[in-house]
Amino acid sequence: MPNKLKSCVTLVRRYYNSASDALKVGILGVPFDKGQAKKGVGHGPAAIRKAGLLERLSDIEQKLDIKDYGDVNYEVPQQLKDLDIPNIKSYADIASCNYQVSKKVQEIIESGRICVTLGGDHSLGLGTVDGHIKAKDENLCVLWIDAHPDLNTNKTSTSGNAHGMPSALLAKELSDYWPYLPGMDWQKPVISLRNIAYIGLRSVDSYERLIIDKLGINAFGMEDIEIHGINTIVELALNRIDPVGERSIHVSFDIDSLDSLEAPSTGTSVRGGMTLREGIHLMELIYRTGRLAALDLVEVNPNIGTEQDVNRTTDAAIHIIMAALGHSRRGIRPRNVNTLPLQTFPPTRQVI
Ligand SMILES: NC(=[NH2+])NCCC[C@H](N)C(=O)O
Ligand SMILES: [Mn+2]
Ligand SMILES: [Mn+2]
Repeated sequence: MPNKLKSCVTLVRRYYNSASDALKVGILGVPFDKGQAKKGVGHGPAAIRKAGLLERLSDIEQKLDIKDYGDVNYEVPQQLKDLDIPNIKSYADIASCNYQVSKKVQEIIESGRICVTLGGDHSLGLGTVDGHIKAKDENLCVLWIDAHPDLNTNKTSTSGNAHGMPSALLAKELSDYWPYLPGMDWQKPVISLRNIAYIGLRSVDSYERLIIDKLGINAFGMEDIEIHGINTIVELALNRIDPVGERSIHVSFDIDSLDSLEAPSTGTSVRGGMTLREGIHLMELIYRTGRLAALDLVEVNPNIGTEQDVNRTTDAAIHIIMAALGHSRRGIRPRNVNTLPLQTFPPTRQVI
């Protein structure tokens, strides 16, 4: 069945089931900040919740059955303490936290819920994608929405920050470029870069560019969005990573994919990014596939900028999540009513 037809069938099915069958969602917070140097990104989940995420989700027309799994916590096991891997800062924390994230995400997806993970810095993408891979037997594809491809290894990174490395840790094609990583045996780099597409790129390090070009990775930068428009780019990306339209979809959304004006409170913001409109449209398209299984919303840092900046950023994050879960900008008719309400009191306006 062609992609478009499949999506229609899913939507029609969802519509007729809607009374009994709400869309099942699990919310998971990962207050993790050790994949980069700036304090505050660990408060991202609390800030997004405080901005009213659950209330605003309960308001959308797509019926949702939401379960909040709270925040992930972790301990660094004794044998990993004092362990140093060259040029990966806080390695033991990265390995230990992501192990817990992966287990939780796997559990949430296996229970039939769309897993919405609130970050935290983007190093957690290692755990969320790994959990998804395990839940779906590798039959998934990933959209990495970001100003950065996060494709550095510890040999190519100029910062040593693990939030610039998760996609390289996940990629099958790059497994030979990593040293043995103790404490990461749970993680298998099994996803092929063929099944990942990047959208929104505009800050790509030189070795990341080399990998993208050498391996022919699906990397759509701001220039491509400028030329073709976001609608075409999302369709192109999905056709590349999920040509038959049957895979489970993972969206890893770094808030810095949006322009600094839309999402100022983030650690590595780059000007010239996507508008919130483009971000919302992208997520609406993903919702319509009916195959979204996991969404990460990462890198919101409420310690950066003014109160107004923080509010704008958390609000943008909530808009993205709402669009992913079926909120429509078209407006909805009142439920079970097909006519306008009748006048039931005397008109106050005098007709002369
Ligand atoms: N998830 C992010 N915001 N990543 C930014 C990475 C920046 C830079 N490429 C680095 O490796 O350090
Ligand atoms: Mn980024
Ligand atoms: Mn990122």
